[in-house]
Amino acid sequence: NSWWSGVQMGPPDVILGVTEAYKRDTNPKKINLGVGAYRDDEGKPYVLSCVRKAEEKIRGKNLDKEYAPIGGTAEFCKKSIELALGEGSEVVKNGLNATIQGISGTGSLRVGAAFLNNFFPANKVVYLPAPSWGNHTPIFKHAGLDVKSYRYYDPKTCGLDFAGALDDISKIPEKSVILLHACAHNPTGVDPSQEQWAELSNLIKKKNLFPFFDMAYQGFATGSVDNDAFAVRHFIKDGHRIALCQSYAKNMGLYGERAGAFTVVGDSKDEADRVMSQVKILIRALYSNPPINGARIVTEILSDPQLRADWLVEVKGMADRIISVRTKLRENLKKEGSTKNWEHITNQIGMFCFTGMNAQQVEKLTKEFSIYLTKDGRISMAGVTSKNVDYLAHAVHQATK
Ligand SMILES: Cc1ncc(COP(=O)(O)O)c(CN[C@](O)(C(=O)O)[C@@H](O)C(=O)O)c1O
Repeated sequence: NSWWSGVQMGPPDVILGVTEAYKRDTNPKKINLGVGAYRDDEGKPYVLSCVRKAEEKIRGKNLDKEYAPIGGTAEFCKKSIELALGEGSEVVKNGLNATIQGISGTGSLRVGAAFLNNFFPANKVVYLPAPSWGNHTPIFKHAGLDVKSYRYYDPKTCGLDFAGALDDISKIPEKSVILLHACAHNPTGVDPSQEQWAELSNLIKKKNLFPFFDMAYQGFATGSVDNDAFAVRHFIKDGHRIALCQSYAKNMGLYGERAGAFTVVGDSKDEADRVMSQVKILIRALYSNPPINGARIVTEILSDPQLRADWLVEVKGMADRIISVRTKLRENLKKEGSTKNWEHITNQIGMFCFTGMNAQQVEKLTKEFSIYLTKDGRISMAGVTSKNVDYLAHAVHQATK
């Protein structure tokens, strides 16, 4: 028999597989609310104008195609960590950050997971919020780590189960890893308030847990890159030595360019340098060095004051459109005569709305209305436009009344 006769057919990805099903549907009224990718009010993918301008500038430089350094260019890494921690950050000034360019958010998480698996000195278990991004579990497990969870989402309120989170976190064995979504929690859209983040910081410090931040939506949640970085910056201020993953997929619309970053904050510059040396050894054996194109666009935008200003306006524009369709969806559900409480649609933040619909209701939306979303009832609000929001509200009402 053949080498691979033992290979089973694997299931389609729960998130990216939704888009495949959507593409096969011929219904002109179909709507894709699956993958967390921004669309404009015409439902079209959106390339930021600051990205196009950056590309023009780069083209004019006639740059070569040489390998980037294993950890990406120093400029890209510096601009990325400064975006996260803010200009004039003490961590950056004192050289405490070991920052590398990762292959977008996923690649940064995977490098981080590999580093933890090889070097984390204590309990190699990563505690994820319940629920978390579907890909978090395989990323950490494939890297050899164990994965557990802490209560986070309350299905009764479609909001934060803060008491449950505190209770579970206080029971996590000390010196374990806790994964935190910095902003725009995926899939729930439920974020702690700034006061709740402060309480989480105290508890995590008391329990001596290692905070591993995933910040894939900086600027995309509230529209402000500074507000969205509150949790990360507060934990740093409280003295936590964190790990941080960043992505430019959403906030710069660089999905397919695969630009992101992974940072470990060390206790000293010497520690950061030793960490950096080991992370680079891991990368060299994983993919050797990162893709240069997306990183050049990011560096251009974050280094040119005009392009940076343009970007901040555009990322706020994307966040604002999402916030406006949240309101429209709630209003249309009311107009449809729904008597359910849909407050969470506008209380939640970022790319996703956790509707509270169950698998049967999701099935009905897809089968009868050609509306595509993940089975957990998560909808990517970016797929909602002023043109399809009434059709969506009608369908949701029919499925939930
Ligand atoms: C919390 C979180 N972290 C990291 C990533 C990785 O993103 P990238 O590797 O492209 O930088 C995503 C993207 N998650 C999705 O938006 C989503 O949940 O639909 C989608 O892009 C995905 O890959 O699943 C995310 O939601």
